[in-house]
Amino acid sequence: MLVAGVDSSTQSCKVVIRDAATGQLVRSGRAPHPDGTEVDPEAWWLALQQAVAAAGGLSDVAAVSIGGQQHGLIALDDEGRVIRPALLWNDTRSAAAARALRAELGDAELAARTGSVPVASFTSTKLRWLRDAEPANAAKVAAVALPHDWLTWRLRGFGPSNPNLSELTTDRSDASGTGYFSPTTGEYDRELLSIVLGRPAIASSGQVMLPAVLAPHESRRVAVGSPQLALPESLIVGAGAGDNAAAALGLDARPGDVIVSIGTSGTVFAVSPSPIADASGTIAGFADATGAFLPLVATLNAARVLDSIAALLGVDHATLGQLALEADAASGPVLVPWFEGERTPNLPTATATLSGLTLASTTRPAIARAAIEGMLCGLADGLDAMLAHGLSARRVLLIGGAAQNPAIHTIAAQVFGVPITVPIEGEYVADGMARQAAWALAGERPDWPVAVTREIPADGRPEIRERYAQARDAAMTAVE
Ligand SMILES: Nc1ncnc2c1ncn2[C@@H]1O[C@H](COP(=O)(O)OP(=O)(O)O)[C@@H](O)[C@H]1O
Ligand SMILES: O=C(CO)[C@@H](O)[C@H](O)COP(=O)(O)O
Repeated sequence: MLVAGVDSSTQSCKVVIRDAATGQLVRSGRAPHPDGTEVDPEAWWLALQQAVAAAGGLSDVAAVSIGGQQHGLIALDDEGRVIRPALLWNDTRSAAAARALRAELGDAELAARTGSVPVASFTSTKLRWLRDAEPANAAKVAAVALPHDWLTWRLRGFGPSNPNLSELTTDRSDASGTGYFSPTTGEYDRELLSIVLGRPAIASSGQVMLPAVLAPHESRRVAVGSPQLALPESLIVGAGAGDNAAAALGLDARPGDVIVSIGTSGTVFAVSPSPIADASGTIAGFADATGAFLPLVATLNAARVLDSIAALLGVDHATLGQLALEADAASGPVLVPWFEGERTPNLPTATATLSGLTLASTTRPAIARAAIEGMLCGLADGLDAMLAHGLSARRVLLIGGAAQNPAIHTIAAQVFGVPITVPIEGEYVADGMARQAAWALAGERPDWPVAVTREIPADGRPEIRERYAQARDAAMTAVE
């Protein structure tokens, strides 16, 4: 029996087809997404179809689950039509709306009710932005879906031609990133949603349909099957998950494992048996995809920092890494990589700074190393926050597009100061969804092995963190 996992992430859609019993990879495919922080979800639906075709189709697959980038706002009208292009997690236009919601309710109250203090990334702040900036569109909102919810709904054959909004489904991990859901109770906070929208979201007249929250591995069978995809009639479609929770499932992560994902976003997260509600806003207290919790710190600036500096130096990723390893640790300039503003710390209008330039230190190797050190230090600050909340870090598992760069491995061991484990190159978000699909099929969590390609011992260099902290604090002062 074969199962499929999908990762509809920021830059692309990835599909893996695996053996349900062994987890062996059988086929895979991918397709690009448009760039930008505001995207027509139809582009994601098209990319999913293209990635499925590239993976050989789903006609011989028994179950599928779709994971995706978190937080994106897909607003649907009562005919199941998308009202306006989706706002993605990395769109910062709702920063003022986030500040307003925090002022109205207080950070402690928001953290207690939802596990997190909302920032521009969160769906709730995007809905509040919609209320204020596009009231005519806000008035049309009949349902709100996240990217993975909406793609699951489309895969099952729903959409403008079959607009059954009550068939929208989600899971607790992605719901916990909306800002109007409690990861501890597993219930939506509709009172909070009404405050966000500025209209009753519970009265029948103002009913806003929110996706049904399925148990992590609960499944729904295909309704009619989408005309664009040849699907077996008996296809089981799993609940899906937010991408980071899916990755944790894909890695079979357990307490003591800290996962650092270096994709478009940078994330530091761990599986916790108990919830975390951080009123400082540094840690998002999400739910995971197995019934536990997923405390997480996210940065806006991750793999694209390296893309940008590699382009500046006119080199590819491999050469960027080689250059970086030619420079000594903490020997050159310091890059605070807030190119797109920053989410953690919450500085949506910040810009990047490069300091400590001297004639001797302004070399290609030093600039390359500064890019990797700065990007990783932003994530290490997040790890510090997690440890301060009692989480343990026996090891860091590195995943995401940039995780296959050997220089990242070496410098991560110096920056994080804990052993680094590099799983074999793969799509762990999609793998987690394939694992969930197998779980839905068999009724028990599969124990597929996770292969490791490299283990690097801890090699802490505190001077890297110390120099970064000075530059970061100076940059924060300049922004605030
Ligand atoms: N060897 C590498 N070194 C550094 N960055 C890389 C490497 N390979 C891919 N990337 C970068 O990783 C990013 C894609 O990672 P991915 O995890 O697929 O992103 P997302 O899931 O956010 O769409 C791109 O910015 C790409 O340029
Ligand atoms: O906002 C978050 C987590 O809170 C991001 O992790 C998004 O979920 C996007 O993930 P990638 O596309 O970078 O994988």
